[in-house]
Amino acid sequence: MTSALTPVPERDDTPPQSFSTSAWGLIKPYWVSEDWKAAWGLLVTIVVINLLIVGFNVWFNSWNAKFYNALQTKDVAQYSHQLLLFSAAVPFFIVMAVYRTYLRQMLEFRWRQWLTTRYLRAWLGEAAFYRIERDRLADNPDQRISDDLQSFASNTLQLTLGLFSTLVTLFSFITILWTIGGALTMHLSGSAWTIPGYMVWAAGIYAIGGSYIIHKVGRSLISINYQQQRVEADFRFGLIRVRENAEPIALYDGVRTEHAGAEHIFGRIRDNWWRIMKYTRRLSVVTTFYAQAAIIFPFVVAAPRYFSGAYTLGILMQIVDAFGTVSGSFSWFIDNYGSLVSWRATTNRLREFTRVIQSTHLREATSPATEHGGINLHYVDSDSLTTSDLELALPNGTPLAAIADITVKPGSRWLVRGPSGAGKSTLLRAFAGLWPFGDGAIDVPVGAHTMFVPQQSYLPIGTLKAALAYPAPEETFSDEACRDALRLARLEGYVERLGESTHWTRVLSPGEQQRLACARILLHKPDFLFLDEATSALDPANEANIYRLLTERLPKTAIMSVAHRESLAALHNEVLDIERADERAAA
Ligand SMILES: Nc1ncnc2c1ncn2[C@@H]1O[C@H](COP(=O)(O)OP(=O)(O)OP(=O)(O)O)[C@@H](O)[C@H]1O
Repeated sequence: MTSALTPVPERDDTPPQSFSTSAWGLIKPYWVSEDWKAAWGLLVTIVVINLLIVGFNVWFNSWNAKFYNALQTKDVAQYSHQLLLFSAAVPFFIVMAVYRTYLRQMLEFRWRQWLTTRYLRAWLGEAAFYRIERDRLADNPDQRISDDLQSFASNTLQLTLGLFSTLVTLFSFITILWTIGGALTMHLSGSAWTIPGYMVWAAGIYAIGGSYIIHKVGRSLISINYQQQRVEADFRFGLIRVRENAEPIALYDGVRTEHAGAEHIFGRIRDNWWRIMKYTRRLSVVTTFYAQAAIIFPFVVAAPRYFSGAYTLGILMQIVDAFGTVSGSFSWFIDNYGSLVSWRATTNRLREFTRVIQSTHLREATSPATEHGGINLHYVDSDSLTTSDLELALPNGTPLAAIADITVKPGSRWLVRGPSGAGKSTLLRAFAGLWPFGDGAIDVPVGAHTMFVPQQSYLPIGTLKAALAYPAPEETFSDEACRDALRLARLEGYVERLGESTHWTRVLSPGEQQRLACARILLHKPDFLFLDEATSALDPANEANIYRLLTERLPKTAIMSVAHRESLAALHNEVLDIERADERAAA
């Protein structure tokens, strides 16, 4: 047997493109999308507001000089004038600051919304979500779509806009500090040394030196914080699993094991938390010292010139303000260290996910017929479903089972038999176009309505009518038709509860869920019905009733049942036996 379809690739976590190329690949599409006008419009407005705020800060800096000089010279008229100016400028500043955040949040959400729509389409479209789980191509797609997209849009904007503002601020205030700070002349061993713009150098050395020490002391916290997020997530997931599996755990009396497991994971939370506390204490010593020293440091550096009479009090206050702004700007990198690290991690996760949803393998596997071999599903103008030379294989190419050529005619009833693990469910997946691994062809009548019913049907959380109508919207069927279907499936007790909304998988017994699936079939009236152990939870009388109903009510529907019970043979008129390829070879 040849399996021409490329086997599922091993998971490869090393991205093929450089980080900056693929990060740009994630950023760019939105800015050239159909939303580009709104996106660029908002971005330009935010940039303009940022520039106005920097302008305000520059004005405020020179205001400092005038205000403190007025105080020093006890000039009441000038003092009142400056107060008036300040009061007039403040509302303008408030409006700018409020709208900077408001518009950034608006842009962030638009970007996130655009990304989410795109990723949802790629993930849910053509059943890619199923292939990703089946072949374990990416972990937690839900987290990537809900959390990562949000933090990607938000962090990219905040970091870029923050860096832009910081650079403009730095440039403006370096100029001020350089000009008003002037040069410092020192006399050392008989010769004079002049340092031009010495306050700028002092601010740079102070901020860069401080940032370096903070980075050295605090960098371990980044990985410890990540570890904390992971253990917290494990703990939460463990508790959710207990909640979801409450009944089996209680029946197995597994509560002690679960309790011990939860305590164990919580122990990891506790151990990591102690490490967080230890490192935070160490970091707090340095950051508090840095912040306290920053209050006094510019006064100390400016003191020689102030006492020599080069500065007035106003100029000194202006220098102190400019010094704080320049050293603050120099610390941008260290202040945003955590955000930068988390942005990088998010971007890595997203580019890996993007690579998976764009991979050729996924597209080949999601298209009904491939050009490259594998199982070809064709839609043909016929009323019967046929297979020819069909061979099933595992995703890694290992042969699973060879299927005899069959023709499933309207109204025929096929029983698929074979030992556990032979490939019976896999055959149904191949009919559904979800299993491309193997060889041969399946011809499906074009436009035929097919329905696949597994052992445990999916019941959405919502009204009973929605669960019954799934996957169609609940308005598709009248209440009367739904009530009839429930009565026929022997679910009379639920006839009056159509509008009741609950978690139906928890309310209905497994047998009732299978009867609900039967009622669903009666409503949908498929042309081809595939039942995979769909009546396994029913007693023989109920099982016979379901088959009788299906035959009477849907006489033209072709039924193919996968089942182990011998009694079912009497309810079918054709048999397909499946044998595992390795067992056949061994025999
Ligand atoms: N996504 C997958 N990746 C790898 N192997 C898989 C995957 N899905 C199924 N298999 C393997 O394919 C084989 C056939 O599985 P299948 O579910 O078709 O068996 P089955 O005949 O329906 O068994 P049972 O009667 O026990 O339900 C099994 O060995 C199973 O482990």
